[in-house]
Amino acid sequence: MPASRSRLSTYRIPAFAIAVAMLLGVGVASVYGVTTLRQSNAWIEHTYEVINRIEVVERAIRGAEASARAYRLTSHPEFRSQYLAAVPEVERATGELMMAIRDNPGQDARARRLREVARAHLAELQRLYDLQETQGDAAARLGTDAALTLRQWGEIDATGSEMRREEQRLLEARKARSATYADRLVAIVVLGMLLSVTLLISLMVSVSRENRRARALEQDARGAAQEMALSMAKVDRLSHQRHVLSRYSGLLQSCQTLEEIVQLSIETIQRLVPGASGRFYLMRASQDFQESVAVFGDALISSPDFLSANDCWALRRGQPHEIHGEDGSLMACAHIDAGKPVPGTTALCLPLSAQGAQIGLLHVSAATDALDHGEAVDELLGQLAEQLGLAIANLQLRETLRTQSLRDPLTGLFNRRYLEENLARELTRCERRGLPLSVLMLDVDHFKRFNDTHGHAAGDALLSQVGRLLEVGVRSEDIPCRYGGEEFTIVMPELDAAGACARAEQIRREVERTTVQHLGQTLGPVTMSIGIATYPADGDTPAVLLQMADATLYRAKAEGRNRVLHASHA
Ligand SMILES: Nc1nc2c(ncn2[C@@H]2O[C@H](COP(=O)(O)OP(=O)(O)OP(=O)(O)O)[C@@H](O)[C@H]2O)c(=O)[nH]1
Repeated sequence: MPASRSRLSTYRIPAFAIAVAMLLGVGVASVYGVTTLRQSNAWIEHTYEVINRIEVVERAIRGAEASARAYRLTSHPEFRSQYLAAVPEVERATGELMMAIRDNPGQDARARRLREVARAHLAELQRLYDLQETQGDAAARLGTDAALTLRQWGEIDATGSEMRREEQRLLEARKARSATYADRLVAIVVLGMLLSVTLLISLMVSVSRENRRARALEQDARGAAQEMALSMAKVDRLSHQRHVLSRYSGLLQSCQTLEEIVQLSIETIQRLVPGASGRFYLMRASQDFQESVAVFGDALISSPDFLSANDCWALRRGQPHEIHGEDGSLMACAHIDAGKPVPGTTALCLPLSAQGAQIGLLHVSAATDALDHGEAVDELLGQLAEQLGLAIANLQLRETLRTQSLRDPLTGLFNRRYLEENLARELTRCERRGLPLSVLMLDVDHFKRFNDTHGHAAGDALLSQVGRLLEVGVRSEDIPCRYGGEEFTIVMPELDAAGACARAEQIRREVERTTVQHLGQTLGPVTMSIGIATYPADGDTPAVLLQMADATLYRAKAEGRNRVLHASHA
């Protein structure tokens, strides 16, 4: 394409110059032809004029002859006057004829001969006139030399005819030349016009083609620029989305709670998909259904608080499931509204999993345009769901480990470390609010004997049973712990000595009634001794309170076991 364009461009200016030159040539040729034609016509007119003048000369000679003869015959003075007037007319007509043909030597010679013959004839007429004037009419008639007159007339006729023939020949030749000039002129004008018009039309066609091509190229260039701008915008959008996701990954590492994780995920989803709404579901411990833990956005498509794996294609298949409004309801999940999504909206379910185990579901719905905003949005949401699943799994693992580090594995109660951390905090809180706090130390009586009698495993079963009993026997704000061995502690915030004693007595009685099932045998019951110390009367630090409660426990043991004693009571 560029090669043919440049070739045309190269020839266009010379072709235009040729067309203009041809038009100029046609103009010049026309002017020249018209001038030549005019000259030729002038010569033709000249020839007619010469012929006319020959006839004028002949008429003048005949006029003089006729008037002279009439005068000789009639002697009428009128004929005499006519004769006298006709004589100089012959000389004048002959002179004008000679002027007219002076450029043609042949005709000039003939005219001179005509003039001589005419003069000679006039001299003869003058001789007869003079004779008539001097000697009378009869003498003049007798003096007429008929032979001479006939000869002179013959010569005049012959010369005149010769001159007319010559002029006729010249006339024919000039007419022929004039016709040739006219034909050539027409040929030059027609040919020149045809060629130059053809060239100009070719040039116009070529220029208009060039213009069309230029317009098409311009349109292509505009299209390419638009495409470039669009792809730049897409790249910008993609890079922004990648940035949002990478920021999400970074912040996710620092999230400490599920609430933080969910909040961060909601913000990120709404940045990636403007106007998105949806829900976060987590698998319940029972593993049989998903429970909604957070909702975000103005729901385009609602989804229930609980759903089973069968309600969702994504959960069933273990991979993302996207439904466009245009897809119809065939592939729509059972947990979303019937008849949704409608055209123009899209629903996306993303399973949350970690190490191959399903831990939840992310359900997002949005306008289809927003989800198609950059072709990688659903892919980015998929990556977000992967990271979200891992983060939740990590959090759950951390929580399990933390719980394990704070709980005693045998009884399920808090351990001594947890007790020490929380007793100080609860004490400070009660101190600040001017409320009491009681600490109970509990110990199974003669546990060594039980161990020795039934075996260590049976002892473990008993401790586990006592742990469960303590767990259900206290308020939710109390902190039951295994202090070590067969010894337990319960921190009871906001409970005074009397309240603590009543609660301890309840526990003691409960233990007393408790038996243990072990290897098909019913063991027990056992008894328990309990020592109590209460803030502020028995101490104002965790260590003192624990020490006081422990000392009171030993006092209870010493006093016979299976009893409750308070440090402040004697
Ligand atoms: N089975 C079992 N036994 C434990 C555990 N921790 C401590 N023991 C035993 O508990 C017994 C505690 O005995 P002692 O401290 O002498 O007290 P006791 O036999 O309960 O007697 P009194 O407290 O005076 O009534 C020891 O035999 C320990 O081995 C445990 O986790 N499991």
